[in-house]
Amino acid sequence: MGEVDPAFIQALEHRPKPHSVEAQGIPLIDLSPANSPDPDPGSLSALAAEIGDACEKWGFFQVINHGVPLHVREKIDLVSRKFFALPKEEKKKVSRDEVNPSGYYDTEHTKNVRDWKEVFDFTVGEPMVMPASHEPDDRELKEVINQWPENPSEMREVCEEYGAEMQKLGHKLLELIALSLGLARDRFNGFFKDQTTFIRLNYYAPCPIPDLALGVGRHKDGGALTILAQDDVGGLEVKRKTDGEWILVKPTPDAYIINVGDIIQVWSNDKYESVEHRVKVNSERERFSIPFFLNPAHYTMVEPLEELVNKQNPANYNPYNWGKFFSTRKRSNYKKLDVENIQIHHFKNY
Ligand SMILES: O=C(O)CCC(=O)C(=O)O
Ligand SMILES: [Fe+2]
Repeated sequence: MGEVDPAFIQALEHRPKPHSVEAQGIPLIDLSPANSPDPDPGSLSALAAEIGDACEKWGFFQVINHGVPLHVREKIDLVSRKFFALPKEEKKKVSRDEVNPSGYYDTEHTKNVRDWKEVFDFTVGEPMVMPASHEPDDRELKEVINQWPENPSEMREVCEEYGAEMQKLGHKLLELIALSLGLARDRFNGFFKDQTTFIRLNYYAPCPIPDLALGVGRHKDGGALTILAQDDVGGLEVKRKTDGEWILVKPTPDAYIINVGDIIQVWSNDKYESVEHRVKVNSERERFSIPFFLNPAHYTMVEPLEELVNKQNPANYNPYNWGKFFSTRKRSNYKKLDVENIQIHHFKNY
């Protein structure tokens, strides 16, 4: 098996099972009614209800007929394969660091255990503005500029084109989620004017110890909403709400996997929950995935929406600043901190 850094080894209770349970029931939703420029209100509200049901029961669903051209996805998939095939020294020329969170990185930790993966991060709105540090009293901001490698030379153009498509799909989904919560269709739009959205190219190399390590350890996505493209290898597992069983999300050609992030959980006052997920690796095949993390402006104070709370159903959370939450999460990627990473339950008011 050779020498493997012990930092990759998961605690006994978090190790993957060799045979995952295949997803029965993660809803597959046809988005066609939302694609027309003048959608029929009846079919739109039926679609919103279907999405609301998936958000409540699973926190995860897949979409087809989403309107993202296949060639845009194929191009970014190819560019990602080309980039990660480069020698490490080449990739490290665009390394991410504590000052610039955009670029290449190969030592991410989730819950203090190292992930078996390499990543390349880029922001969608540029420059992205976020706090300069996680320190609560430090008001300084920084502008994040993307780093693009010389090779593949088309990487910037291809990634930006994909980002624009994700942006359209993300806002379509936010509108449907707003409708499903009985809110105005554009209720969430204002939060994303100066968004901190970013895209990650994930590369999971074949792993000699797939039963001891994970591509990404169990976690919840901290932002509003995630749109994930996965290839045909499979490995993403979702913790089923009904019984806590880890369920494999079966790859579906040209579908995107959508999951509710922590912010929607708070906005909806726990009606929709951000669900834990993780990534298994295998010893034979490399795997690629591309999550788009739709995040609001750094100055957003995240709290349950006033329309969704009342005397009978009071707010479950105290407001928190998204920028500081985001910076704290980013920081823990670099240091193996001995304390638990920041979580929304730290802001629960009971
Ligand atoms: O690779 C995947 O399937 C999921 C990755 C993921 O959950 C993440 O990057 O947050
Ligand atoms: Fe995730």
